[in-house]
Amino acid sequence: MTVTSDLSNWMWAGGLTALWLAHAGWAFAKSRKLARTKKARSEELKSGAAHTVLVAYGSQTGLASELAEKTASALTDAGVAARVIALSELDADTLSVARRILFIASTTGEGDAPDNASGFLRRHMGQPMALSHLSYAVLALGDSSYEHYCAFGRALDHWLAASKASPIFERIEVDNGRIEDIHHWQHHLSALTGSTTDHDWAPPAYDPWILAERTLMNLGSPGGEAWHLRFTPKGHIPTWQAGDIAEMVIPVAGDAPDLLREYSIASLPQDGSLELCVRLATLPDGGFGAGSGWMIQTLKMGGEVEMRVRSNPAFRPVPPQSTAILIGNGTGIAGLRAHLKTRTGQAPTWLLYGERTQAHDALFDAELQQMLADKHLTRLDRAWSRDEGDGRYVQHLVSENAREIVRMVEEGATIFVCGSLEGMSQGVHAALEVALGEDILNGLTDSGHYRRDVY
Ligand SMILES: Cc1cc2nc3c(=O)[nH]c(=O)nc-3n(C[C@H](O)[C@H](O)[C@H](O)COP(=O)(O)O)c2cc1C
Repeated sequence: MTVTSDLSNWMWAGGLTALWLAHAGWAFAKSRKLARTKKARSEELKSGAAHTVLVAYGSQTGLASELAEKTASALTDAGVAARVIALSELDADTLSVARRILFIASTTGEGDAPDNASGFLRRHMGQPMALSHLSYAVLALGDSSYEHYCAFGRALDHWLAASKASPIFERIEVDNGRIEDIHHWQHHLSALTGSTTDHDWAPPAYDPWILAERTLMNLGSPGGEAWHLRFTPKGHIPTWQAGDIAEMVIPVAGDAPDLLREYSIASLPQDGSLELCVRLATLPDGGFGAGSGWMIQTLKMGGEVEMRVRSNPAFRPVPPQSTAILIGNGTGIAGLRAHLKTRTGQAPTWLLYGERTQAHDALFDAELQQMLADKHLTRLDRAWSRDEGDGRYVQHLVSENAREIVRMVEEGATIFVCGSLEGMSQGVHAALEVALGEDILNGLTDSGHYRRDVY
């Protein structure tokens, strides 16, 4: 090695060290500032908790947080001071002084707590606490078609009872958003406040949308058909954010009630239309899934659907100037595409995506290439599970790139995961846990740096 190259290597290393030190200093200052903000908020929460009814929610896809807001409004309207908090904010100090807490908690995964409640479960629910000063009620959200119905809400209720807290009324369970169950809760709230005002908690009206475009995206794929659908509003286009959900009314023949189906939205309001990516579900008897079959096989082009947009706070975008790692598979590209559309800065944006074959399943490939060219997407890695010579899933990409993911997380990146629960999100979670360690991944979940929209 020559002296010059030796010197330049040293200068390079010195520059890197300086850069690293500057970054470490910045990260340290940022984490101190965050810790201070968190502490101030926790103290403020604690000081008000004795006189305020806390409405604490654990929500994965937004319904529990929506009901928490409505609950707090109903209380406030009746003259009762109320405050909405996420379960991730409810700490031991606040629990030690709070007099009344209304818990609204959904269940996700396979009987799991929502991401913004998993820290609460881990930190507090391992054993009973001394909560005899606390009165509480639980609204548990779930879907009885799952094996572990309302499992987290039930566990929360049992833990509160074991902690000697007093139930104000018995736990109420909401099966798949059933309005009658929600009215039951509303009725108890009215009894609690003595209010006779009848708030209308029926879901907001559904708006009419027109099917403007329907394109098969994966002709020749060994997997099920994946369709790109574009709907235009009949009236004004509503506002929504990346990560939000479209709730569609699926008409059912005869007297049976209509079905509701939820889909991740693949576009932004500025696109002028609401876009979805839907896999045509085939049933063992050769029929099609109720929602996808109706939308893809029955609905005519130009036909009308009833939809509403539901906010999904757990899957909100981060500002375009902060780093995002987007991970997903299949039609999970929908939610990720809406996020990609927000990435208008030059901050690192990395998409790791898995599908079956490169030839037939490279969904939105032209768009992704354009985003790469525009540097709105800075890195793209894809795994093709059915391609000879590949055979990898997206979780393998996570494992292979563990070191780079750790580096980006240390610099404050947020990880977004969208797609199927079984296989993909569980596999990705396991790979992230190996890469980052369980504690760091839990910390990312708590701080909102690990956001998921899986189904
Ligand atoms: C991926 C996924 C997994 C779910 N797992 C369960 C479950 O194990 N048990 C249950 O009762 N409900 C389960 N549900 C249903 C939700 O609890 C229900 O839709 C609830 O209304 C969602 O509330 P949230 O939007 O506040 O998260 C699951 C829903 C999804 C999307």
